[in-house]
Amino acid sequence: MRLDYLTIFPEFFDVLGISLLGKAVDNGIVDIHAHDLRTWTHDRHRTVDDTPCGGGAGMVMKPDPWGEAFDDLLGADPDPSVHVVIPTPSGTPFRQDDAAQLSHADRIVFCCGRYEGIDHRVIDYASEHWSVHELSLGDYVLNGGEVAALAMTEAIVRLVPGVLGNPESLSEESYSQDQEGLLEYPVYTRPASWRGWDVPEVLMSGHHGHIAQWRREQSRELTRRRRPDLLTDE
Ligand SMILES: N#Cc1c(-c2ccc3ccn(Cc4cccnc4)c3c2)n[nH]c1N
Repeated sequence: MRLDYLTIFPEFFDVLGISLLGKAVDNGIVDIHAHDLRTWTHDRHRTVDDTPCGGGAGMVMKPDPWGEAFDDLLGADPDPSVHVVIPTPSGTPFRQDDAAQLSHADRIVFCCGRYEGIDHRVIDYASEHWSVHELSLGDYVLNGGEVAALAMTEAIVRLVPGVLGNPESLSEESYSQDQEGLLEYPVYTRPASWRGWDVPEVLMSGHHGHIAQWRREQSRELTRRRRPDLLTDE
C-alpha cells in the first residue's frame, strides 16, 4: 500500500515512521510519501491561498498547486483504484467500515487542506479521475486536515494484514463486526488487586463460557449507556 500526503506541513507525517506504522514501512507493507504542496507553486512567496470568491472571512486554497501535484503524482489518466481522501468538516463521518474498505486499497492520496478549505473544483476534478472520499473525523473543528489524515491512516493501516502482530485482537475491538458493532468491554491485567480495586472475579475463574458471557453483557451495557445509537435491536 502506497500512501501519499499533500500538505503545507509535511513534517506532520514524520510520526508515521514510529511504532507499528514504522515497522510496516520497514517491512515494506506500507510506503509513505509526504509532499509539500508549495512544491507546485511558482511565485516568490510560494502562495497556496487566495481570497474567497463571493466574499467571506479567511482564505481559500488555490486549485493550481493541487492540480499540478495530481499531475506529477497520479498523471491525468482516470484510475478508480486510486483513492483520494479529503478530510473536511463537511465530509461524511469516517467510520470503521471506511477504514476497513480503504485497508484494501493499493494507493491512497490524502489531500490535507488548511485555511477555510480547498477550492471545490479540485474535488470536482479529482472525482472525474479517481475514487474520492470526503470524510470528517468528527463533529468538532480542526485547523486543517493533517491530524485527521493521521488518525484515518492509523485506523486504515492497522487493518492491513501483517501490520498488527496479533490480528486476533482486531476482532475484539469496539466497532468491529465480531463485537456486533458494540463498544469493547472493560479490560484488566495483573495485579488481581490494585489500590483497593479488584479484577472482576469472573475473569479470574478460568471459566471461558462465563467470561465470554460477562464480556458480552459489559459490551451491551456500556453501549447502551454511551452509544445507544449503535444498538440495532432496541
Ligand atoms: N476531517 C476533518 C475535520 C476538520 C478539517 C479538515 C480539513 C480542513 C481544512 C481546513 N480546515 C479548517 C476549517 C475549519 C472550519 C471550516 N472550514 C475549514 C479543516 C478542518 N475539522 N474538523 C474535522 N472533523
